[in-house]
Amino acid sequence: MTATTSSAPCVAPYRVAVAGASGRMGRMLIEALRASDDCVLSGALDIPDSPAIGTDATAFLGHTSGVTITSDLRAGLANADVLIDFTRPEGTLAHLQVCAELGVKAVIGTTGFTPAQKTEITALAQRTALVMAPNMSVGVNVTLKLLEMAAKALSTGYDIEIIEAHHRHKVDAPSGTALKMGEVIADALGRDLKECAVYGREGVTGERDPSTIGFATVRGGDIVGDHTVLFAGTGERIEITHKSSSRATYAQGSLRAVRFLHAQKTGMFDMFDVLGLN
Ligand SMILES: NC(=O)C1=CN([C@@H]2O[C@H](COP(=O)(O)OP(=O)(O)OC[C@H]3O[C@@H](n4cnc5c(N)ncnc54)[C@H](OP(=O)(O)O)[C@@H]3O)[C@@H](O)[C@H]2O)C=CC1
Ligand SMILES: O=C(O)C1=N[C@H](C(=O)O)C[C@H](O)C1
Repeated sequence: MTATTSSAPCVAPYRVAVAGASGRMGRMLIEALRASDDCVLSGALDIPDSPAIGTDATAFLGHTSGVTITSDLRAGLANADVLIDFTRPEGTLAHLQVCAELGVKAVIGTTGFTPAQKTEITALAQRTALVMAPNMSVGVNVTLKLLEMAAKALSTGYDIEIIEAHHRHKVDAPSGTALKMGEVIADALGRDLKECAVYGREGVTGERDPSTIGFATVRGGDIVGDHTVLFAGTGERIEITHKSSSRATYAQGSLRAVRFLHAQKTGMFDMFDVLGLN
């Protein structure tokens, strides 16, 4: 992605604010920051009616950080170089508006954005530097590269289906990662995912159209995040699977994105940029 390089990059320790501080990813990020040598928690945000407002951000770890969880965006971002945001699309958009005003960079892990919301985020990247990816894990991003190669090599004679499974609390479907996998495969095949995606099947569907990419979603229990892409041919099938067993992998990827951002002033980046996979 194109970007400008800052004339005065921040220096470690990088000061990081966390949005959705009491959420599953928020807590994982706060734990990772506490263990980090070069990143430090500088602010913690949550929604106004969250029971966590006014409490210490590391209380859940039995520790006092001196950072109080607030719903005041300007107060929460005041001392931050970078915001890490794993919340909901409408929350992320509101946070990014203030980041752009204050010159705070952001790592965006939230999924479920509409195309219009993505356009809004791209426009905000002209005012500050952003890393956005539906999956921050190294493994998933390497898997995306494998899928690109597999799709090109299996472009005819193989039906492509993407199956994902997540915990019972997940609110968006298919997962952002599954959609990204679909985009990568569609691009590799010269197809438009908007035209060829099939989201679930029911009733008399007719025979499978070979140009489609199918999606299937499973929700249950505490599954952290499983993704399988099936290339089903005649007489054989290939399955490429990634399974997350801990959210720590998303948190560590997010801290790599924070370090990457220190040299950027504006621009829109993804985990391929962060990991040098482009
Ligand atoms: N890119 C990646 O690698 C990953 C992405 N994700 C994505 O991150 C997001 C969060 O996931 P997860 O941590 O499991 O979710 P949680 O529901 O556990 O946490 C979300 C947090 O955001 C808060 N929140 C809810 N609505 C808003 C809002 N409108 N504005 C600001 N904050 C809000 C919640 O507050 P409250 O609890 O009070 O409602 C909570 O603190 C999802 O979109 C998920 O798909 C998840 C894992 C990895
Ligand atoms: O909500 C989750 O938990 C996850 N969401 C991301 C997605 O939608 O792809 C990433 C990961 O799979 C976990």
